[in-house]
Amino acid sequence: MDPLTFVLFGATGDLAKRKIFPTLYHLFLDGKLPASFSVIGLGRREWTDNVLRTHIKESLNHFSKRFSEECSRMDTFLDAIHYVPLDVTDQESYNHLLKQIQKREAEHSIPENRLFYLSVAPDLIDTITTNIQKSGLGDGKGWKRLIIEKPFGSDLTSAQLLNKKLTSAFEESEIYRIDHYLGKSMVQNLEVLKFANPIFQSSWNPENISNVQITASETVGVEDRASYYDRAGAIRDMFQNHMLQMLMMTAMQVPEQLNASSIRQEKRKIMEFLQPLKKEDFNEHIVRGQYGPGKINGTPVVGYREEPGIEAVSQNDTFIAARLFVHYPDSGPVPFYIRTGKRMKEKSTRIVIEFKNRNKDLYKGKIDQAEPNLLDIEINKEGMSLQLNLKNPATKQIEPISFSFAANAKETPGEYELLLYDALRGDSTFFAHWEEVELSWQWVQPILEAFDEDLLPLHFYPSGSMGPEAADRLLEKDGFTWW
Ligand SMILES: NC(=O)C1=CN([C@@H]2O[C@H](COP(=O)(O)OP(=O)(O)OC[C@H]3O[C@@H](n4cnc5c(N)ncnc54)[C@H](OP(=O)(O)O)[C@@H]3O)[C@@H](O)[C@H]2O)C=CC1
Ligand SMILES: O=C1O[C@H](COP(=O)(O)O)[C@@H](O)[C@H](O)[C@H]1O
Repeated sequence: MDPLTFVLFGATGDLAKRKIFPTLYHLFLDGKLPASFSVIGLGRREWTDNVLRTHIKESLNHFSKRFSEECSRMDTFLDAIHYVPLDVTDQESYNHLLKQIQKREAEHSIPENRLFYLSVAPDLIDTITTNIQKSGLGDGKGWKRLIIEKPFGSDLTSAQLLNKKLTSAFEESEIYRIDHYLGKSMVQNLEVLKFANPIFQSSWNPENISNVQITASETVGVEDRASYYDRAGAIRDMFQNHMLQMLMMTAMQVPEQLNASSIRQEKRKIMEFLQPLKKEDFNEHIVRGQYGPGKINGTPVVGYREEPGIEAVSQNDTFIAARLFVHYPDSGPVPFYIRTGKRMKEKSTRIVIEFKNRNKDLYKGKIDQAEPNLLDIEINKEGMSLQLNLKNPATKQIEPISFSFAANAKETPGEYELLLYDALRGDSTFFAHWEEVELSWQWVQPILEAFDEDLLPLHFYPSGSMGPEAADRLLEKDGFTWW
């Protein structure tokens, strides 16, 4: 891996504390950072190198399972980290920053490879990339890369505008848009599952799949993010990005090669195959919901409108379910049912693939009463099961049996570890390409407008349930139920 400088905007913030520093530390411990590297942390606070290093130690203590006071390598890790106070709106400060970066590069013989991680509010992104460009920070002799966090825009127009600004300072190939669901090991494994197993090569296709269901349910409510969440809703917070990314990964067809450009091309095709919704059909395809009071694991919780910072008349969606059709050009459409929401019964992210049963006539009266073949992929629990039918010799009945696999979660690197390691190596496979992002916003945009215009009813669901009953009816009309 190339030696590099990791320039972290927002080093004093929450994400840096909870995810970025623990991730860098784990990569360091695992020998996944280059032999020479320098980390420059930035924020407005008047911190020094030592204040940042103490802060990092505290954050590792809280957020890293691998933290130990005695770790002899901790000092080597911390020695590579420096702090530069900088207000991102002050163009002059970037000249000072450049000098600091160059000083470390010279001291540690690091070529001018610079990775800029923008862990700041989205409205600062444009200012920062413009200033990186103007100050010459991005004009080194090595490579430059930019990592940005979600949200990427709040609708189609704002996303396009943001992208236009970004691409005036960075090439698309230099931009790494984080969608942390693409860092989940089971999401990354979808490609291997589909294309490296002959059993699925012949069955994971429109001819043999009856429907796909993707559920991301959470037990938490709005937490302390009222001002953001009440404007975003489940549709922007989860659906436009994480849910559609999972759909693309599940639905994509075999890529020409196993590289970023081929895989992203196949993902983009899926967004193009997705049947656009017409406003008059929304009720057949979309359910928006909001949690009311209820119980989570036996504990009473308030409804969304009673949450601190939320208006008593808020129409915001804390749940969304959708019925979508992927129209593969050479075969028929495959229905996808997607739902995500807060304050639901359990924390779970699952992709369930239901296979068609072609031998119903042969097993008339027997197999149609049995469960269908299901491939159930547990994203957060890092496991999966395959449900098949077998005859019980005692009862002579056909009964479902299940083969399951569970990964050793302790051994699986976290999402940020997988993603950051890829970005350090220049592998953008599991980052969202602009075309995917734009097509996702394009698909979602009419729904955003329908929500704004109140064209869709808001269904209330009790906290602790699996969402509004209307979401069940989305599938029932096609003869299916949520698994
Ligand atoms: N926190 C999380 O779990 C997640 C966050 N994200 C995204 O990551 C990004 C960062 O989030 P988070 O860490 O929570 O935000 P915080 O508000 O905790 O941190 C913001 C950071 O930005 C810095 N900052 C703000 N204004 C300026 C300025 N004018 N000049 C220089 N630095 C500035 C702050 O430094 P200082 O205060 O020292 O000025 C601070 O380090 C956001 O885009 C968010 O949506 C995405 C997923 C999860
Ligand atoms: O991006 C987000 O994701 C989390 C859920 O992520 P998970 O990895 O715990 O499944 C969600 O709670 C949050 O609202 C959203 O912004």
